[in-house]
Amino acid sequence: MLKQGPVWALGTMSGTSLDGVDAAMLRTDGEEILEFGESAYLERGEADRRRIAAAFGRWPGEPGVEAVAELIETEHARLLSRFEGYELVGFHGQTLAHEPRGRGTHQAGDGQVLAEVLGQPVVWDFRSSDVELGGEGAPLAPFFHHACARWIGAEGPLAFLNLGGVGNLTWVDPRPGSPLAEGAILAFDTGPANAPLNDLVQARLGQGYDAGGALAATGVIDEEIVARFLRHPFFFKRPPKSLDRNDFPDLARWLDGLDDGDAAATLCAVAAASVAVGLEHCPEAPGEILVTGGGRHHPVMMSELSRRCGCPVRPVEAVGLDGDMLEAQAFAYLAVRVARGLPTSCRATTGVAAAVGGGRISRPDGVQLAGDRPGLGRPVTSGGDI
Ligand SMILES: Nc1ncnc2c1ncn2[C@@H]1O[C@H](COP(=O)(O)OP(=O)(O)OP(=O)(O)O)[C@@H](O)[C@H]1O
Ligand SMILES: CC(=O)N[C@H]1[C@@H]2OC[C@@H](O2)[C@@H](O)[C@@H]1O[C@H](C)C(=O)O
Repeated sequence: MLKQGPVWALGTMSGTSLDGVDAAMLRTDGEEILEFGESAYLERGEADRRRIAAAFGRWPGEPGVEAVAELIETEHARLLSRFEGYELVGFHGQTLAHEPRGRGTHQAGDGQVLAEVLGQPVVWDFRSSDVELGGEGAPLAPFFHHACARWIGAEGPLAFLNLGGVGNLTWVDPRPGSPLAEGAILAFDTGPANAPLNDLVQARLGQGYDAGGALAATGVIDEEIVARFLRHPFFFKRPPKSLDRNDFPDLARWLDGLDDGDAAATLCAVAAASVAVGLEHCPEAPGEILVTGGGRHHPVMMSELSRRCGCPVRPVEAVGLDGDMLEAQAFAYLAVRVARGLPTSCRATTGVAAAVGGGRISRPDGVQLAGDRPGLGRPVTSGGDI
């Protein structure tokens, strides 16, 4: 059993932009944030990024997937071995495919393997049960964002915007008497963020991303393309809604006629405009948007957000949070919630029919099946029984 009261949990995230793995410690009782702890980052080499990217869209059992899962487990084992003093791990894994209305959701990496390597219980596969119950399976950080809003002492509604490969926004109302449920929280993926920009600079310049916004800063936005993009049915859909990394395959083609700078600037505007139209879904205008994820380092994306959103836009560092680690911290928080049997999503965050706690829990003493990888396919314990 996980002991009562606050515990230190270690959360991880390996995001869609494939740059590397984040890990961060958090002390929480599953409700409040008590303390932020150490964090670390493992940068991924180019060859490994390509191996993972080649498996995007694939499902367990399909070619290359097993090798990617092993790579993810190895990276996480290396990174997490540097930490001590935690009692539980929240392991997100690497999303390879996400079709909540179709085949489900697939995060590569087996939590049982990590539990055995680290000698601590591991909560993982956070998204599947939400999808099985009719939810989008994403985003899952919103309950943590609500806790962050309480932690910073926010007095009115505000939004957290994560600009990773894909953008996702959480609107929260942390005022006392505003319970963590519909009316106090709304979350949805906003649209593409860094992923198409990374793909563009990779294809045209052979670089991983537009560092410091240097390329986009030289360009002029093609507003016609932005307006055309916003006619995509996704933007007319009311939340909840989630996206896969490559859900807008036509966008890259539309940029063919633009020079490199103009194409990059246009993609920043596309990301920002997607957020601005998304704000229309919020129950009340947020007092400000706090930005997390790598996109907050991109000056053009940030200035386009400020220009289009009609409220202050600041990186989360402005309120004392760590934008590089917020997602890893979120999975530490969610792991404790899963272990305590608390929900990790609700109708207003993923559209799931009822508040549910996703996630499987693997213990270090888990039964091992015969086979070349331990833990595969074995039964795992669920909520509260560690
Ligand atoms: N200094 C910078 N200048 C410009 N862009 C940057 C900078 N640092 C990071 N980025 C962008 O942020 C991306 C990484 O963002 P982040 O780590 O939030 O993504 P992720 O967690 O992998 O994605 P997701 O949240 O979608 O799973 C990089 O690929 C790059 O596009
Ligand atoms: C399926 C999946 O892995 N989705 C990620 C991805 O990256 C950003 C966005 O798309 C968000 O929906 C989610 O991650 C964050 C951490 C979440 O679940 O809140």
